[in-house]
This record gives sequence, structure tokens and C-alpha cells, in this order.
Amino acid sequence: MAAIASTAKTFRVAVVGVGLVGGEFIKQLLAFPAPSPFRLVSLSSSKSTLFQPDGLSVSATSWKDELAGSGRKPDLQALLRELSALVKPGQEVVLVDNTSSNDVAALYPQFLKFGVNVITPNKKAFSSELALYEQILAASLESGARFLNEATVGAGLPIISTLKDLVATGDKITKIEGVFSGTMSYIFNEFSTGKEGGPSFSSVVSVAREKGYTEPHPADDLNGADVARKLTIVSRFIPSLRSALPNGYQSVSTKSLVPAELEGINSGDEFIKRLPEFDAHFDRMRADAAAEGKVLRFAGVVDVQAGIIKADLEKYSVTHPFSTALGGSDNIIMFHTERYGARPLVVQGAGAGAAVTAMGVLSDLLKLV
Ligand SMILES: NC(=O)C1=CN([C@@H]2O[C@H](COP(=O)(O)OP(=O)(O)OC[C@H]3O[C@@H](n4cnc5c(N)ncnc54)[C@H](OP(=O)(O)O)[C@@H]3O)[C@@H](O)[C@H]2O)C=CC1
Ligand SMILES: N[C@@H](CC=O)C(=O)O
Ligand code: NA
Repeated sequence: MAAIASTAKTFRVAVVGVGLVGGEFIKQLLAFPAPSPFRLVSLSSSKSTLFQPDGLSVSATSWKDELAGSGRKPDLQALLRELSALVKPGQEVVLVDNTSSNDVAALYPQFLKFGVNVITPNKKAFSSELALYEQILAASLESGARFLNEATVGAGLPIISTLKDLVATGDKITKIEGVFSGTMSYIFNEFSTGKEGGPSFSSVVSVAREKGYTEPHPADDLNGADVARKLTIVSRFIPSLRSALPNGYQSVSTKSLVPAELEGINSGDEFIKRLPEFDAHFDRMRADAAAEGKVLRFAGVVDVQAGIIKADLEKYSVTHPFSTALGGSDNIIMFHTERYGARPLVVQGAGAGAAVTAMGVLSDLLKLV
């Protein structure tokens, strides 16, 4: 990692959520070369919390034990008070939310209102009711604190920053389309290659989960909600679509791949255990596509001109870029705009996984500096 030019400001960072992405984010933050402008002042898991206004004395090897042994239960309201009290001229305070929690997301307007910047890969706040999103925008405008959410779409890939730049410089977005889910990409890249047979659907879902691509509950990927959330997030950065989805992702037309019998299973482990019961159904879908010389891919589109925002499992020719260009957990996002004309601006690469997601979160933190 490259050192950055020294800055008079310090950035006090509180991390909520220390799972897969959170743990990797802490590792990358603590590896930041000296002189680092960042002071890690708080860590919270769902069970315990640490807070030290001048910076925690933790290392990459000690933080887990220190947090587990803190003896203090997490309390979001207390964290809000503690962080707000640290906001001063020359001293920025940042909440990094690495959870998928609605409760944490609902408090962003409060944190922002008190001058605490919010950085997160958590899609909830930006893809739910428009009212919450508007409260976030208003609170940020009022205090000047920023919210940055690059890792909510395409993990570390520069999707949000590209979109913001296109809009801010006056380009007109006509359509954004692509494969927005790392999990769905991995599953279908492995499962549906255009040939007869191959691994079972349940086995590739299981590997996607082991690789850390899925949401905490894999059904949130397979039911299309994760892609619908991403389409909502990008839509809200397009001026003409800003208010198009008052109920957020729930208004996006989406195909669910979750068998009806498995809907409502709250445990991810139980869901994965029962999925093999439905392998024959997915085998038939793969065979149908292969018989036409096609592959299955789960794609999303925001068609600004037609006013269509939708995600679906579709068949694509084996020569289509969604078949030839994608591997692993790759996302591919194509920005069709007035300036880019007939050849879209394309961003492609790993769209899920701890390392690339944490990098997207850390890169947002660097944008504050
Ligand atoms: N994995 C990926 O590739 C990507 C993930 N993301 C997003 O990143 C976020 C984190 O994902 P990931 O790390 O994979 O998920 P994990 O389930 O591994 O981590 C989430 C962590 O948040 C903790 N948590 C939940 N609620 C609270 C709370 N109120 N206070 C403190 N901690 C809490 C959970 O603890 P517990 O388990 O004890 O409940 C869990 O450890 C999600 O929003 C996800 O959508 C975005 C892009 C890519
Ligand atoms: N589960 C998501 C993680 C990133 O947002 C995905 O698979 O894309
Ligand atoms: Na991104």
C-alpha cells in the first residue's frame, strides 16, 4: 500500500460489523503505511464493543481477542453519542458499517446529522424506502458529513464512482445493464457452460457461500433481492429515476430462483442443506439452454429511456460476452450514455469476496482524505 501525503486532519474510525468483510477491512486499515491519518477508535460485533476516543491499542493479531473480552455490550445509541462528541474542526469521524443490518442503516441520518461520515458496503439504507434515502441525503447536506457506498455495487469495482462522474459531468445515462451479482455470476459461470451436464446447482451455491460471495443468508442472492437492491442504488444516482422506486428494491421486477418450499427458511445452513432436493429442476433448465446452444446468466437492467428496471435469469448465446468474458465472481456493468454512444463504458472484474469488498470500503475512506 502506498503512503499518502501527510494531512493535518485525523480520521477517527469506528467499525461496526467484524465478519468476513469487516475483518478484512480491519486488516487492510491496520496495514495502512505510516504516517496513517486513521485512528481506529471503536470496534463492534453483534456481541461486544470497544471504544477509546484517542485510538484503540489493537493490532492485526490482537483485535479479535480484545473485542471478545471487552465485557461491554454493543449499543448503537451510545456509539452515536460517543462519535458525535468527537466531531471537531480538524478531526473527522467516520462510521464504517460492515454489517447487513437494517438497524444500523436506519441510524445513518442521525450519524450524518451530527457530522459523522458514513462509509459502507451495506445496501439496506440506499435500496429500501425512498424516505430513508432522502433523510440520508438531507442530513448529509445539512452537516456536510459524507456518505460513501462504492462497495454496495460491484464490491471494489468503480461502479458508483463512475456513475457519479458521468452524471456530475453532464452525460446522459440511457441504460445500465450487466451481471450485478458475484454470487449469481459464480453460480452460472460454473453451472451453465453451454454443454450438457456439469456440477449440481446446490454444489455450486455451496461453494459460492464458502468463498464468501453470498449474503449472510444465500437466499437473499438467489431470490434476486440483492440484484434488485443494486439496481435501486444505481437508479437513485440517475436524476430522472431518483424517485422512481418509492418502496426501493421491492418495486423492482425480479426473478426468484428460491424454490417455494424453501421460502421462509431463516437459517442459511438449513437452506443449503435442503437445496439438493431441487437439483433436478435446475438440471432441466441447464439442459434446455444447452440444447439451444445457450448459457444461463442472471442479468439486470436499468433502462432509463424505457423506464424499465428489472432483473431476470435469461438464456444467452455461448458467444455473448456474458458467456465468453465472465469467470469466477465477475461482475460486468455496461454504461450506455449519450457521450459513449454505441460502444458502452464497461467495468468488469470480481464483484464479491472479502478482499475486493474491503478494498472498496477502504478506497471510500481514502476519498475523505
Ligand atoms: N461478501 C461480499 O462479497 C460482499 C458483501 N457486501 C456487504 O457487506 C456487508 C457484510 O457482508 P459479510 O462480511 O459478507 O457478512 P458477514 O455475515 O460475514 O458479516 C456481517 C457481520 O455483521 C455483524 N452484525 C450484524 N448486526 C450487527 C450489529 N447491530 N452490530 C454489530 N455487528 C453486527 C454480524 O454479526 P453476527 O454474525 O454475530 O450477527 C456479522 O459478523 C453486507 O452488507 C454485504 O451485503 C457487499 C459487497 C460484497
Ligand atoms: N452477495 C453479493 C455480495 C456483493 O454485493 C454478491 O454476490 O454480489
Ligand atoms: Na463498487
